[in-house]
Amino acid sequence: MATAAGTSLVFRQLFEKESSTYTYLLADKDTKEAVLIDPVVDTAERDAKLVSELGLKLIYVINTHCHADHITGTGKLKSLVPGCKSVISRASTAKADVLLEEGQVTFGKFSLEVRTTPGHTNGCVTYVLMDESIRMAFTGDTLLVRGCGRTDFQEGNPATLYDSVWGKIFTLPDDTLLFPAHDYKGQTMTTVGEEKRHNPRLTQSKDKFVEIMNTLGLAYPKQIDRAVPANLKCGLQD
Ligand SMILES: N[C@@H](CCC(=O)N[C@@H](CSS)C(=O)NCC(=O)O)C(=O)O
Ligand SMILES: [Fe+2]
Repeated sequence: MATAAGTSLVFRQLFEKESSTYTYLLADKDTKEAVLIDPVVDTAERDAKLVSELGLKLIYVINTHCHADHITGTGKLKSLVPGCKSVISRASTAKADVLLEEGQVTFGKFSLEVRTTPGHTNGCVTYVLMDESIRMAFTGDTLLVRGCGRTDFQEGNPATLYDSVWGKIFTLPDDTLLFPAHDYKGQTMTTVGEEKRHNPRLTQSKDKFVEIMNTLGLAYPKQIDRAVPANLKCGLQD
């Protein structure tokens, strides 16, 4: 989907293959104002080039949370595209130009509603775009396609994550398109209705969900020791 039918929304889903991260470019075709969600340092130049080729004006570089598996492209994009501002939640404890609580991030005639969705980390948020012809949400690592973010490091808490998903994401209309920060199986997107029916973790009771999450036994992300400290300051390393 390059452009949402019936609106002036420009939309691109971009992929960084080492960390299997999705970066999203959204823009208003009329005003040219654009935002990037969850850019990766390794693909920041690609993203800046696309913004330029499309004739867009990047105003915000936004993170869904302080990532543990890759270094964010926020700092690099700020130097590649002077004037754009970094954005993250205040609860992430990361530095940025704009620190969000609840509220909105506006580009052109579009707004992303900020919904706090802690559980994978304390500072995780989901960005919801409610346009007249399309509903979409960017869930970061809170909700993945048929999965969810792990809860065994940073300030992870499975019961909190369960409440965030059921209270802040599954309360959106069933046809809301959901876009995660990662996928490890080649899946690109899902919907609220699909995940309410088929997510193997979130369709369980809260107690069962907590048990599943506490026994996942995943290996720690390879880059965690350098990624988290760097991402607390826009991905800039010492
Ligand atoms: N192997 C990767 C890390 C994979 C991983 O842990 N992914 C996270 C999201 S990035 S913090 C996750 O929450 N996964 C949930 C799951 O069920 O897989 C690496 O070494 O970087
Ligand atoms: Fe994460």
